[in-house]
Amino acid sequence: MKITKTEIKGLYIIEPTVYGDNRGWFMETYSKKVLNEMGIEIDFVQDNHSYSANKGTLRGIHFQNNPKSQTKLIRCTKGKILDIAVDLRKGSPTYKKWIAVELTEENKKMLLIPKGFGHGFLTITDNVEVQYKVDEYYSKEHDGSIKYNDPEININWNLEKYGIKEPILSEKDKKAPYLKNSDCNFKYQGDEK
Ligand SMILES: Cc1cn([C@H]2C[C@H](O)[C@@H](COP(=O)(O)OP(=O)(O)O[C@H]3O[C@H](C)C(=O)[C@H](O)[C@H]3O)O2)c(=O)[nH]c1=O
Repeated sequence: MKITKTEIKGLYIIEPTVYGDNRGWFMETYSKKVLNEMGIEIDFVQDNHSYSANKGTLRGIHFQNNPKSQTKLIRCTKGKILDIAVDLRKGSPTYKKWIAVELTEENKKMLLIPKGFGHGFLTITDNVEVQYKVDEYYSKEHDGSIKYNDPEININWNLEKYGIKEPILSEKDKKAPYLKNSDCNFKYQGDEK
């Protein structure tokens, strides 16, 4: 398992070791021990799995407010997505900075996103499945969202590059506020690993 730091502290790209043979392949997709060896202590409590039928589906930008904020370990097990994580912790040296990574069935890459971040993804094929572990249970009361095209965050979703005119959004995401009008309550603590 290869863990690569990104330009945002605490946000990692994880590439599992894939053992191929005449039948196909095997890989470990999560190892508490490997993360602990990196000084990353996480107790995941819930696995999520979503299916998106059409290319151009955009889920996000979502977060769960404190005290129910979630660390997420995300992978795409069918199709391809552009995965986005954005630092929403007021006072962070990387506040509003975002990372975009293509996670695909083929590259088997995963993104480890710490608490205090917004998360979203754009499907760049039809029939996409995304699976992810979280370390805090779902809490509707703490569920928050930010408009995917918030000009203050200015995420490049590469819609033109992927041939997507308009993203497919849920009714909730269509009504999402900009960050400045949202109830996001994350504050940078300065002790993040
Ligand atoms: C997240 C979640 C949702 N739900 C229920 C609530 C709704 O009735 C239904 C769909 O929820 P939602 O529209 O929020 O699903 P997504 O748009 O895929 O949201 C997720 O997408 C982005 C990319 C994320 O990172 C979050 O994990 C999550 O917000 O599932 C649950 O029962 N448990 C859960 O953990």
